[in-house]
Amino acid sequence: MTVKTDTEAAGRRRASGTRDIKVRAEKLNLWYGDTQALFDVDLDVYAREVTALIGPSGCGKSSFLRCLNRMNDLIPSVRVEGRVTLDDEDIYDPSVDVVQLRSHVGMVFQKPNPFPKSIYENIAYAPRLHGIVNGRAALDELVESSLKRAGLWREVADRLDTPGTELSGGQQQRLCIARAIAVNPEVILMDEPASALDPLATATIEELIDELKDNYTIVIVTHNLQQAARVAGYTAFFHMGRIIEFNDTDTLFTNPREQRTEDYITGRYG
Ligand SMILES: Nc1ncnc2c1ncn2[C@@H]1O[C@H](COP(=O)(O)OP(=O)(O)OP(=O)(O)O)[C@@H](O)[C@H]1O
Repeated sequence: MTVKTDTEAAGRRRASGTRDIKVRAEKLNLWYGDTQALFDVDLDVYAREVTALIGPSGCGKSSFLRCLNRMNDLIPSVRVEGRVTLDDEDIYDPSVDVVQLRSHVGMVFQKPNPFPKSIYENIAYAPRLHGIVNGRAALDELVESSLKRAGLWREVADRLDTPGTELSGGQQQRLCIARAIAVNPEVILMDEPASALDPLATATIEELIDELKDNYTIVIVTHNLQQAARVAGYTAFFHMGRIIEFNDTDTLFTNPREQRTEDYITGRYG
């Protein structure tokens, strides 16, 4: 798929104000076999912002996130209806190259999942596969810049040949973020990226997310409401497969429109 440039996208500002919409979901419905998990979900994800998806367990946050780079295609029983656009292009159009799409919309998972290869190879593998760089010097540079952007370079510069799996959990997660960054995505999806980490490693990941938002559009699923409040400019509250409320994070947390949102953020259920 050809992904349009930011300048083109800027021409398509919507009624929501002056924000550019990077990803838009419209009337998205999803079934696992006969069981419907998402119901008419509409969401605008703004460019170069962090959008948090919150809600009680099983409400469909991860299912929704996986629709944004067609990861659900890998689950045979899944059926998706509705539209998801990236810069106004329908990512479910039959002409879309899904591998290409996933290089534009990268993903970081709950459990750090480095390849059982060296730190260097974890970063270099996909850019080499996609032909993003040619030659060892360019690849070295890309590995270094990706690790720098993920805040890991100083910790690993002298041991790029050691296995990624030997790093600490927090370092492994930053390695996975560096790996996602290396193919130059525009959007990064994060599914509870810090939930397996200790508070210090979590704080490092949150600082990193804050830095990354200057260059990337980030959608993050989190159970941690404080984390959503700390990192996200916008938050969507999901309940039973629907978006109940979407707003800027401050408003959603301090002045929710819906009783169900208030009940959730004040800990009455979830
Ligand atoms: N691979 C799958 N096959 C069948 N049903 C699934 C699958 N993945 C999720 N579901 C179901 O879809 C619904 C939404 O699940 P999902 O994981 O998207 O929710 P979630 O809000 O991310 O939950 P959690 O916060 O616990 O991770 C749940 O009822 C779940 O059981």
